[in-house]
Amino acid sequence: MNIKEYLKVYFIMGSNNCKGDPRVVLKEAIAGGITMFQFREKGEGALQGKEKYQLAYDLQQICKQHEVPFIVNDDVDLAIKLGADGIHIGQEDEKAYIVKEKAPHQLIGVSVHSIEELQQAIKDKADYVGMGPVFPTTTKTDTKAVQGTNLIQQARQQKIDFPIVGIGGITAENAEKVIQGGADGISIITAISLAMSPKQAAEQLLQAVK
Ligand SMILES: Cc1ncc(COP(=O)(O)OP(=O)(O)O)c(N)n1
Ligand SMILES: Cc1ncsc1CCOP(=O)(O)O
Ligand SMILES: [Mg+2]
Repeated sequence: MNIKEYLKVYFIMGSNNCKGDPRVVLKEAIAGGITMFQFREKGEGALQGKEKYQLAYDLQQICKQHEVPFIVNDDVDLAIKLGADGIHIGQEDEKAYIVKEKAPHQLIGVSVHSIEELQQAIKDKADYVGMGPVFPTTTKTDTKAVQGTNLIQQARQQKIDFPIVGIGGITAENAEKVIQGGADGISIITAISLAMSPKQAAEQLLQAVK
């Protein structure tokens, strides 16, 4: 499968994004059709050390069993130690070209908030970019301003045919707008992790982007 296909319904989760066992939530989300998964263990109550490693390992095994790519957020050492399929980094994290040198065979995702940052990510040999927040979100408190689909549209108007995933406040109701704006897929945390049925939520999101 090509990267744009993997980006379709890109689920992100850490232990503090769900009420129950994240392993159960991930299995349900996979049953609902998510196309890629990011382990993002940060914020209040985030696991550290051995506990963080064990959870990452368990979630990676679940992904492997179902052939869903497993991406690690921020923690380049953990991604390399686990042999993850990829690493996602932001503008405040390690530079993309350095991560690419350290992990040449892993997918590199970069968060961007302008056309300049997008062009830099492309130069740095990133494999995809995350753009957002598209809609208001309470899941991440230190985000840049909400931008709607403006930046995604701008990139496409400039004929930049690079894999883009939208992130921030995305639900089954507004997902279609993100795709219509030009994104290849959607990244979601709470619309799946806190859903009564993560399976059903993933199914609805997949339907919305098809
Ligand atoms: C797919 C995707 N897009 C954007 C982000 C945000 O990354 P970043 O800006 O580094 O913020 P944190 O997630 O690290 O808090 C992401 N994680 N995934
Ligand atoms: C990690 C991240 N980066 C930009 S917004 C966001 C949080 C997305 O979470 P949700 O899908 O619950 O709004
Ligand atoms: Mg980051």
